[in-house]
Amino acid sequence: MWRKVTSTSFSSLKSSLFFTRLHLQQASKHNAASASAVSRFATIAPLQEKDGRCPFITFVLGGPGSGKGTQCIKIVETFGFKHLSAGDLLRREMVSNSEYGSMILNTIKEGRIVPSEVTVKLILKEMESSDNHKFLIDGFPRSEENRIAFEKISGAEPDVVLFFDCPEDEMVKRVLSRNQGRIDDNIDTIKKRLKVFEALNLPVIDYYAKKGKVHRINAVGTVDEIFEQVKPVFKACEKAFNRS
Ligand SMILES: Nc1ncnc2c1ncn2[C@@H]1O[C@H](COP(=O)(O)OP(=O)(O)OP(=O)(O)O)[C@@H](O)[C@H]1O
Ligand SMILES: Nc1ccn([C@H]2C[C@H](O)[C@@H](COP(=O)(O)O)O2)c(=O)n1
Ligand SMILES: [Mg+2]
Repeated sequence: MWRKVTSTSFSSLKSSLFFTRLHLQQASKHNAASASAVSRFATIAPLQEKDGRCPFITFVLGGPGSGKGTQCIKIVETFGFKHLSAGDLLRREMVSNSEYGSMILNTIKEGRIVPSEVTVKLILKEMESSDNHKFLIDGFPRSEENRIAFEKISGAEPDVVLFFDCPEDEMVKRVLSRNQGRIDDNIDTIKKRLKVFEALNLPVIDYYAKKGKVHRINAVGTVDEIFEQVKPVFKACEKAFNRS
């Protein structure tokens, strides 16, 4: 159903030994929530084919400020994907008088991860209502809880996982000069987001790397130089875009 794509080598992913006891405790506490989150999704339907074509799903991962959103714009222009940024969907939900508004605001301010129940629902709603069947899901899954919830509820796995690998000092520099008025673009929240990235998101990347789905992109360089690494990943998949 969901086809595996060839991966590039993946040398710089930090090994599981990297994680401190604290990180492991955070991760295990977070995963414990996944079973109950999934059970609350009984009313959301799994993803369906569109015009006889299977959804083609790309997860776009990397630390805060690694350039995910910037590269997604270029991928959309060149390959015609629908871009769904989990962070943007949550920010939109936050300002829409939603019952989850204050919870999302506090979670983002603290650099933590919103429960999958909320995020997966927002993503699947957008996927279902889109005419497109090729999706870039940016900044998701951020945790094993996110990943498990998405796979169980949608019945789908990603075809491709892009990992923008960027040194921390570069990510901090970029986020602090982003200047888009985001409540989480300050040094205190960035430090927390970086810790959460290591503790909760690297295990997701590790999981998909073991399945051969991760394409590591060196996220240092100009936007165009980085896109030159991204292009061949999708060129190699063009046949799979329209499979039924
Ligand atoms: N290759 C690059 N070189 C220098 N600056 C960059 C590069 N790519 C993106 N930027 C800038 O860095 C900032 C962060 O980029 P972007 O918003 O794409 O990151 P992100 O991974 O989506 O971050 P977040 O997870 O916080 O949403 C932006 O101001 C963007 O213009
Ligand atoms: N799967 C996700 C994605 C995002 N969030 C929250 C927490 C993030 O720090 C914030 C901003 O996301 P970004 O725009 O940096 O991708 O949104 C989350 O809880 N779960
Ligand atoms: Mg972004």
